[in-house]
Amino acid sequence: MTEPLIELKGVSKSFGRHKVLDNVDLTIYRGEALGIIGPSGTGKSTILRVIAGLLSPDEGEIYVQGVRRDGLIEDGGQEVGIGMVFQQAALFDSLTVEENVGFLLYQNSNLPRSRIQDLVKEKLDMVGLPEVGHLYPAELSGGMRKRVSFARAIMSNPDDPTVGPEVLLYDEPTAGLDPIASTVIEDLIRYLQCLHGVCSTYAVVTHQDSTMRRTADRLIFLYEGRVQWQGTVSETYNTENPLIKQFLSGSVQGPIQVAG
Ligand SMILES: Nc1ncnc2c1ncn2[C@@H]1O[C@H](COP(=O)(O)OP(=O)(O)OP(=O)(O)O)[C@@H](O)[C@H]1O
Repeated sequence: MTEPLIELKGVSKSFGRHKVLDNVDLTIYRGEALGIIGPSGTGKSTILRVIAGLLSPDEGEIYVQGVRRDGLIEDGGQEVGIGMVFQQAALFDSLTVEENVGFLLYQNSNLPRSRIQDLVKEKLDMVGLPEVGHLYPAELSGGMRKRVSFARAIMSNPDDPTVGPEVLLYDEPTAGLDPIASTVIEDLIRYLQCLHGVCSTYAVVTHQDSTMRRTADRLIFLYEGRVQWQGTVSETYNTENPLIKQFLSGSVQGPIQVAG
C-alpha cells in the first residue's frame, strides 16, 4: 500500500475571508482506508469535495495517479472514478429507489432498461436491501436511505469500466444513526472495500468514535484547516498530541476552541 492514488499538495481554500483549508498536504494510497477526523467546521467536508473534484482549491495541486488534475470532475478526463456518499443521502424523493440507484446509467448510458434493472438489483443485494427497489426514499428509514446511497455510489457501467468508482468518499456515513444502524453501515463500508472489482480505496469523514475505529486503518486529524496529526487507529490510544487527546476524550479543556 505504497502507491499514491490521490495527492493534495499545498491545497488552500477560502470561503470569503474564511480560510477553511490552509496549505494541506494529503496522500491517499491505493487500497487504504483513510479516516478524516476533526472538530466541526474544520474543513473535513470541504477537503472531501476537493478530493472528489466537486470544488476547486484556490491554491495547490491535486494529483490523481501521478497526473495533475486540471479543473473539476464535471470537466471530464479523469482516469480514476471517484464515488461520493454525501452526508445527507441526497436521493431524489420523486424517484423510486430503483430509479435513484440506476440514475446515472439511465442518464448516461445506452444500456437497455432491463439490464440497468439487473445491475441495480445486484447493487441493492450488495447493500442488503434486495426488496426495496419499488419504494420511494420517504418510505425508508435513515439507515436504509444511507445504504441506498451506497448502492448508487458503487454503480458502474459494465460497458465502460472508467465509469465505476475506484475510490469511494464517505461524508459522515453514520451521522444521525443509532449504534446498531451505525454498525451495519460500518460493516458495509468494510465489506464493499473487500469486494473484488468494486472498490478498494476509500476515505471516510466521521465524528463517531466507532466509525473511526471500525472503518479506518489510518487517520488524519484536521484542525483549523491543517493536518495536525496522522497515525493508525491504535496510535490514537498512546499519542501525547494534545489535540487528539482532547478530541477523543471530549473534554472542553484544551487547545481546541469550543464552538458556540
Ligand atoms: N459553500 C460554502 N460557502 C461558504 N462557506 C462554506 C461553504 N462550504 C463550507 N463552508 C464553511 O467552511 C467551514 C468548514 O465547513 P466543512 O463543512 O468543510 O466543515 P466540517 O469539518 O465538515 O464540519 P462538520 O463536521 O460540522 O460537518 C464552515 O465554517 C462552513 O460554514
